[in-house]
Amino acid sequence: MKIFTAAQIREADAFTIREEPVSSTGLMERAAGKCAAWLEVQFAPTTPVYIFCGKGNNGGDGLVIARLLLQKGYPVRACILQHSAKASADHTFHLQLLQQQYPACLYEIGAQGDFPVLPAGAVIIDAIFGTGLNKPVEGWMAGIIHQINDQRAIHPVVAIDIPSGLLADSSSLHTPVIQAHHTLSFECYKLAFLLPENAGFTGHVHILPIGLHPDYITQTPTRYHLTDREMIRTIYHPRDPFAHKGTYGHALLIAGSYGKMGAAVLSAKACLRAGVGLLSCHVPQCGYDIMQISEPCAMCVTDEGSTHSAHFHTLPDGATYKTIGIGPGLGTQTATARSLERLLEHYQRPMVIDADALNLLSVYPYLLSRLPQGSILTPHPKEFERLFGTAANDFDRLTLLSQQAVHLHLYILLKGRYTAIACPDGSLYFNSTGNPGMATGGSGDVLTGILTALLAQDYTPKAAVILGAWLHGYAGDLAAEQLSQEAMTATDIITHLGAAFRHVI
Ligand SMILES: NC(=O)C1=CN([C@@H]2O[C@H](COP(=O)(O)OP(=O)(O)OC[C@H]3O[C@@H](n4cnc5c(N)ncnc54)[C@H](O)[C@@H]3O)[C@@H](O)[C@H]2O)[C@@H](O)CC1
Ligand SMILES: [K+]
Repeated sequence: MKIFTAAQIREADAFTIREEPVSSTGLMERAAGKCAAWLEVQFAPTTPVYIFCGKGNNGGDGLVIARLLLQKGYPVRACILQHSAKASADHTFHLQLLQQQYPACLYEIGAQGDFPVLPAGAVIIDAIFGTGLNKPVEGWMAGIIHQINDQRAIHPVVAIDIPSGLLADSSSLHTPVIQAHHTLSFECYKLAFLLPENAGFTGHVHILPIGLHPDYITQTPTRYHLTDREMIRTIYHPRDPFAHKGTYGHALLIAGSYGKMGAAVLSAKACLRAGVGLLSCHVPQCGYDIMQISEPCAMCVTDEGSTHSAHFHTLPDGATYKTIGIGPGLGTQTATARSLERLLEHYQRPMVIDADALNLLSVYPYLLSRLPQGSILTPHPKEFERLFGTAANDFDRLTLLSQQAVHLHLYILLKGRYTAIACPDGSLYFNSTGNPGMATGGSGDVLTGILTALLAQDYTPKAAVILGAWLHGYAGDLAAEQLSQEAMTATDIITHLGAAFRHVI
């Protein structure tokens, strides 16, 4: 699914109005109609509904919702915030309709003291500002936002299109924003919904299709995308009926150290469950028995080091190993770093770099530019910060992420609720699967195994990283469904990988 900027959404509205054709008031009626239908399912007709409307088109949506709910018998109050002398044309049109049909529902707010006393059980609809917000909200309007937020413990708050105060394409940190329980947004996600700093504002996001013109949606290029099953199905390719184990690549996993062999085992198991042809694991001597006993499907190569690997540079070449996954439980010994440096002198194929291998790169940053082009880095936010520095907010971090991916010709997967995958071509994909149950030890090691397996099977790095992140999250969702987010472990993600694949096929 494409993620459009606020300016593109305005263009999509205008394109639809022109090409469908439909009047702008008609399109507003359609959008608001979807919201009213959603509200009718959620709230009984006896529920008092307080709709706070600004003077732009977001407020216009609110006025239409008011009329539609009044027609269904809901007790509705439409509170119009007089933040500007002028109202938009569509707002004015729908205000006149409401005035003609239900004049008693209208209430004007021109100062903070005008905030109404809400009856028990009332629901608050936020239709103050939408994508037309052009600066942080200030003065008495900010006060109204704070008053609504003060009510959220007792009254459900539903935001129309975007919580008021939230900017769609740039940071709203430290500015007044509505904290909604639900956001009913039109047609597609907005970038702001996908970033952790806004987690407290949107609540549950519901995307309501309003019939924006499909030509605009398909023909307009966007930088940001949200992955969905449809996209994943175009990436996945089924196995060849004449395949043998050589067809799907021989991968090498360099992982594990004394006390951290579990990371290597989890990665190996995930790699095998994700379809690799052959897997060799390079482990220190202390890990030999552990790996051989835990995972009989993997071959094992032991390092000269007893507790840490430091001699893996001598082994791998591109002819033997289709790809390398390196990092889970590896440790950050100087000798390990030296071995990584020497490995990078001759290994040229895209690799997967995670965990301690990332930590080594942050200590020896000159190694970053020596990574094979197209390699995949999988940092969590702290690892990312150690590698590339801090950012003032999540939007700046996203810019930094993308700049580094382009500059270094790498795929950088920044883990989070919506894992962000930055590509060397400048595009950025947010992963849509996964849940907080996956915030548990070993979950990242599983991802490394999956990505390594997909690279070994000749998926391009871009396909591997998008598909791998999606499968990992979806397997996690299935595990949580069966076991709960609390009880699931990284092992359960591996167990559910098979079902995740079956969902794609
Ligand atoms: N254009 C269309 O055809 C459609 C638009 N829709 C709605 O229209 C919204 C966008 O409408 P608009 O572009 O009119 O914008 P908004 O309704 O978001 O707000 C614009 C108004 O707010 C004022 N304003 C902006 N920032 C302010 C600030 N910080 N403090 C005080 N006042 C401020 C502007 O001067 C203007 O009066 C969408 O979010 C969506 O809800 C939907 O009805 C779907 C169809
Ligand atoms: K809003």
